Amino acid sequence: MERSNMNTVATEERPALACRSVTKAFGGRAVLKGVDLNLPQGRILGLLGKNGTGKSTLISALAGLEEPDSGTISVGGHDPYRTPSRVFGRIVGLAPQDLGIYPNLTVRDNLRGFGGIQGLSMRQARSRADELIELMGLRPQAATRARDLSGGQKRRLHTAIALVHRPRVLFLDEPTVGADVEARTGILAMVRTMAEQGASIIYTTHYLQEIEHLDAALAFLVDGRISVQGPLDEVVRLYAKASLRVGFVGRPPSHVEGWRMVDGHLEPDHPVSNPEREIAELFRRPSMQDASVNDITVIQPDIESAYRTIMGMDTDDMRQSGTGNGED
Ligand SMILES: Nc1ncnc2c1ncn2[C@@H]1O[C@H](COP(=O)(O)OP(=O)(O)OP(=O)(O)O)[C@@H](O)[C@H]1O
Repeated sequence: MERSNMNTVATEERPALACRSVTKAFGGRAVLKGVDLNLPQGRILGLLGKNGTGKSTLISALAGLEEPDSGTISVGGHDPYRTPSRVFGRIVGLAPQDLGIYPNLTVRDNLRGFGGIQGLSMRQARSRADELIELMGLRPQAATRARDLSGGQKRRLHTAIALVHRPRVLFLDEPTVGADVEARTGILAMVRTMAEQGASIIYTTHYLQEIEHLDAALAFLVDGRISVQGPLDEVVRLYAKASLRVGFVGRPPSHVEGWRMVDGHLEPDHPVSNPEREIAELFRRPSMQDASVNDITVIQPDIESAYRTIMGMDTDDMRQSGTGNGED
């Protein structure tokens, strides 16, 4: 797949979700400027973008909550704004960023209650609640009131509620924010299971490692449009760059042409295709003769590097935003 046609995921399947030329402005400020997106059935799509680029706005538009100003949306073959909400609500599941749980009900009763709201019989709701409690690792908390759960446990319950009715299309907006390692592992396992069972999932996150874990396809929202969409390995192949960091004992060399100092480390100021050759050439420089090297790090061409390229960020921007290392 070449860069020119990266904007569509190649698939022969009928997409579970498709939108074309979706626009949305708030108070005259355009947030979505013509979004095109395809989500094949049974696939996970990681929707990535900087803070405030409109990922949640797009999810709200796709999930039928906030009608776009223009454009077309089809979810499970339905237009969200021309389909009775009772029908559309059965097709989609949504876990927005803000928690939506009943604080006075137990974990089990939250799940049973939402199951009932979504049209499950009492028996189905009981059995589905038990299944999700197991899947999310919430068995010890099954009889705990939601308000007494930890933040990560609340997040797990909130996510489980979105899938109680086994929706065909699932929107998960930063489901692992505030989740500890155990909660995060539970949520990711559950997302994979849902996809294996045929659900199509749009998943937003600022933790890029999660996208690798989910083996999700990627869509990058940049300046109101999807700038790149494609499978993870293709995105990495086309956009990721290797790099190097060289640390010193004592004073680093004052100037090395083609390299720059970042946080006391020397980094190439250009894309690196062959790290070993770059290092060999660096050590031949006269300015390196008096320097004492402490460590050399080869930065692999990975999703973080691809993100940096697509977002037009350099290493310094990346450190400031915290994106990519899961620390934001
Ligand atoms: N109802 C609204 N009224 C006015 N402005 C809004 C509304 N909803 C969103 N916005 C604005 O639209 C822009 C995009 O917000 P959105 O929450 O969609 O971004 P995001 O990509 O999900 O951000 P983050 O990664 O921080 O969650 C922001 O500038 C936000 O302030």
